[in-house]
Amino acid sequence: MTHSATAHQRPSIKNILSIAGSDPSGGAGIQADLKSIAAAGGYGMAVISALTAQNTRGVRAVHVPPASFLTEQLTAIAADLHIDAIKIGMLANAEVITALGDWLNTIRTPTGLAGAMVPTVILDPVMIATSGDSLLDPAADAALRQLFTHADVITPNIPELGVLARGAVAATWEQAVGQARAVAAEYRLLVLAKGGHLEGTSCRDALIDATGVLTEVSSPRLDTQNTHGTGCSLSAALATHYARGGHWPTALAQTKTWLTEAITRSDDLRVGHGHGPLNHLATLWDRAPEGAGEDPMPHWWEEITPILTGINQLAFITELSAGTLALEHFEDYLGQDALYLRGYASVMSKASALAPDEAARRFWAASAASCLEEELALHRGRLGNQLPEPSTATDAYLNHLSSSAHDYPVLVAALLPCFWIYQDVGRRLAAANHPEHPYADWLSNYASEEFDALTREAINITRDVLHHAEPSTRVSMWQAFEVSSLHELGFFAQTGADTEQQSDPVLTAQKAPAI
Ligand SMILES: Nc1ncnc2c1ncn2[C@@H]1O[C@H](COP(=O)(O)OP(=O)(O)OP(=O)(O)O)[C@@H](O)[C@H]1O
Ligand SMILES: Cc1ncc(COP(=O)(O)O)c(N)n1
Repeated sequence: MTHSATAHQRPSIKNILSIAGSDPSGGAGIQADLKSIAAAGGYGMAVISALTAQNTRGVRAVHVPPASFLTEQLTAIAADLHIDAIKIGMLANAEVITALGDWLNTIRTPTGLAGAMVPTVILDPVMIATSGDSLLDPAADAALRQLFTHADVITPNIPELGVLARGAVAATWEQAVGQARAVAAEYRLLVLAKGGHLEGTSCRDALIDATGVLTEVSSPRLDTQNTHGTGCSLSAALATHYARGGHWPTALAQTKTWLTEAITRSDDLRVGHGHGPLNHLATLWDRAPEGAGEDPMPHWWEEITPILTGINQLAFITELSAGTLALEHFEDYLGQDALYLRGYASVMSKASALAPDEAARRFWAASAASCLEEELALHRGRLGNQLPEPSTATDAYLNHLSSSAHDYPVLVAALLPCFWIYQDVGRRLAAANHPEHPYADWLSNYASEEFDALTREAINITRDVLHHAEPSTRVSMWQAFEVSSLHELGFFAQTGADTEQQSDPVLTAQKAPAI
């Protein structure tokens, strides 16, 4: 089956428009709506009616752009995008409400979008925030009621329902249902009565028309203060599920199950000190394959592929592999390698001193020691203690390592390529090894089980540090890793095997990966 054939068989993704206020803390308003729409499987669009300056503790200020700009946003959307459902949230004042009503008139009547399906409208009559701050001008009451003629469902909370029913705030679920019936009858729409503000061990919600309860859902009342934006999230998810399935009882049940989980999992988040937000995407994240997208190390490796290719194409490597490398070039390399390893061991000692935990301290100290003992022994055996002056390439690489030593995470990342790239190069060289190979002892050195284990540990340490690092540190770590990788290329490329030839090493990979 072709890819396009599969795509045709899937139901199309519904386009859900949220018309609401912005909550910069991300828990309510437009921000909550977009997350809820995404969690419910819809494509979210957002027209902003008002900007609030708020956090989880309360609303500090509200800025309402001119109502004509709301109309601009709405007409821009409608001129291009099909809208399957509309969720309406905070509207701030009567001008905004009137402008929205005028626009809804154009799309909800036959004179509007020719031939297009009329979008379902769910209206959350946002009046007062969880924090107690007013989000609607009290003088807008009449305009809001007028807007109900364009709505299929309204989702008032208990105090809002009381206002709409022109009665007292309901103290029991039965009173709430009674008020919802009256409002549903007056405006000829469905009312979702929500029990969040009542007392009791359960939280009931019901879709109600003039005749009574159409469908009811219930969840245990969760002991949490993370209820900022529950009303916004509920109405946006309900709009999406209804657009997808076209069946109110199912849409409400799906919404309630998700909402309850999102409230339960709100403790996973660390957002603010007041009424925290829901964890809108918790169930989605749960469904991701274990560790998916979490291990950046393969991505780091992928990003240095051009550098690795450059190394593998060097005459030094191909001739070393074939056993045709001139001894003078090999000894040039060994001399610089011996100098490098001394510096490398000393920087690993610094990493040991900086390491925040015992295991990492031991790893870097042991690596520094083995680097000095075993590898220098090999060099001394071949070089007879005759060390050359450091080359520009050796100096440059060691300077980079030393300058990375100010910060443990950056240093760890800078040290890694010498493990990882050597392991990779070593494996290739070892595969070409044979007893008569002129550099057999050298080739076998890097392709040992022990070196593999050290490399794995260096990668694990880097991953762990990266995981706990701030975003800016992650960027610095990647840069240090990439620069060290380039120095590896420069280091391998410095012998006469390459410098006496025409081609420059390929220094290409400069693109930072997403980390
Ligand atoms: N403590 C809770 N435990 C479980 N569900 C809750 C809790 N509080 C609210 N809910 C649910 O959250 C949804 C929103 O209900 P609520 O009555 O609080 O509306 P709201 O006041 O408009 O919301 P908001 O907190 O955004 O102002 C309903 O489904 C309600 O049952
Ligand atoms: C922009 C905006 N819209 C709606 C709400 C209501 O949500 P809550 O009652 O949970 O504070 C809000 N606080 N901010």
